[in-house]
Amino acid sequence: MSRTLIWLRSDLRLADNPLFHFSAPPESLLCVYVLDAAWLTPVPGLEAPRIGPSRLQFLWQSLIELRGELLKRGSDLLVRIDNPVDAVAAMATEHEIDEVRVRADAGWEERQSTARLAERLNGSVTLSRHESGTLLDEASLPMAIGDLPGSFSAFRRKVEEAWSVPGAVPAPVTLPSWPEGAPRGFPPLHKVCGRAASWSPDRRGGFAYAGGETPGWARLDHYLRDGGAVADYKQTRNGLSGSDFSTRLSPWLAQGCLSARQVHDAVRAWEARHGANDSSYWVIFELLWRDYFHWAAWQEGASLFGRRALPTAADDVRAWCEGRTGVPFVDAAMRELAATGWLSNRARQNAASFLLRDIGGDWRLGAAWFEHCLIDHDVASNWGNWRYLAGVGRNTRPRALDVHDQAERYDPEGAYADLWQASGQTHRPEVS
Ligand SMILES: Cc1cc2nc3c(=O)[nH]c(=O)nc-3n(C[C@H](O)[C@H](O)[C@H](O)COP(=O)(O)OP(=O)(O)OC[C@H]3O[C@@H](n4cnc5c(N)ncnc54)[C@H](O)[C@@H]3O)c2cc1C
Repeated sequence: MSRTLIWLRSDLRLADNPLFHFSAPPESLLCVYVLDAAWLTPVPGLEAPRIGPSRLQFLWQSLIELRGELLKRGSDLLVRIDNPVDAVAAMATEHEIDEVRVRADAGWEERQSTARLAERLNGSVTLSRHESGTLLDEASLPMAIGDLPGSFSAFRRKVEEAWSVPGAVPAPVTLPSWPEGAPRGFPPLHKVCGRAASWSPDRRGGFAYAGGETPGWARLDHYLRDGGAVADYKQTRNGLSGSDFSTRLSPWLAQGCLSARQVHDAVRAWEARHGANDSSYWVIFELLWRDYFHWAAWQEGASLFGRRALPTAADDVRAWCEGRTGVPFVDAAMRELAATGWLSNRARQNAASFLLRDIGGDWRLGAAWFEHCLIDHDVASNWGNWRYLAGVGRNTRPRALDVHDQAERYDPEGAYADLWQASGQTHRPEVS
């Protein structure tokens, strides 16, 4: 009897997920997600766990929704909190698995885990890695990963010259049955983390995320409906507050509830109905940034995280984390981040720039704090954007912005800074 185990990571969807597509289906299928127990313990230097309450709640919602979809198709889901390699290796042995399927993740730690699992399985079980989630896969990249251009523009030009993004694949209608006697289900969130179970975003953020494929599709449909917010994306995307100035798809893309190809197909379908414009092109352009950081993470390996252990956050870095720098535009961003788990791209760039340029803080502390807070944390996008702004690694030109100029340009009336004032005082952006 053939038995397959699917080890899910940041690919929590059934549609356009090659892990669920079989040329010859196995007789039974075990679908497993293992939350790394280490993510729940405080990171030395920062004293905050890698996964904060907003993302943990979104993750649990995504897993609950995925389990429902698996059950409808005759399968199920098992969620554990453990060391992922130990847990998957033990389940493979216990349930006499022939094949383990896993996504070919770009993150160095995920790649190391996959390699450690291969050692543990020791050839007795087939371990297959499947690419998914990005627009392009390695075979359709117009260059070898080792030759990835140092600049995004050069990458984009080459990709656009040889444009070939495959279409998304529909979800399977039915799946092989659950192995007899295998455990199923998962612990309730309040037993894992009380703060995550009771988390609710500050209403000033103007948006509430819910994990899972269905809410992800609802958001995409909303953004593309009729004329749709997408029609003006290029003009609005530098916004700071509100629900529709950008797609807000990042959490679903980061957990893999949606794939970039699904978004690409939907935008192309919108263009076929309404006509392509600069804005619809720009959404695809941003997805290409995501792909670029994904491939850069492949190339950078362990150096994505820098070379040394994190230093301890000094008082000025802690003040930055807590939105107490005294610069209203920056403090607003840091408070919004902590209170909602999400931040516009413009606010992320400014918050990061202040740490780098004004405080002279270590970029890795900033990236680690974002990793803790962000509902949409994606290892390649977060650590890659931080490296890019700090000018380390492949791009040696620091790109940190002058936040005082930025506040004048993007928050001239101080409305954003006012919105996130803890005390309700009114502040105008500071001019240096
Ligand atoms: C310091 C810093 C850290 C960041 N950390 C993350 C992260 O952990 N996860 C994450 O998804 N994005 C990250 N970004 C990129 C970007 O800020 C967010 O993707 C974006 O703000 C999410 O909002 P949206 O979905 O409305 O994006 P939109 O503007 O609507 O863009 C559509 C999609 O394109 C992708 N995208 C857009 N800009 C970027 C970019 N600069 N880099 C990579 N992908 C991009 C995202 O998947 C996004 O959902 C970071 C940016 C900075 C400056």
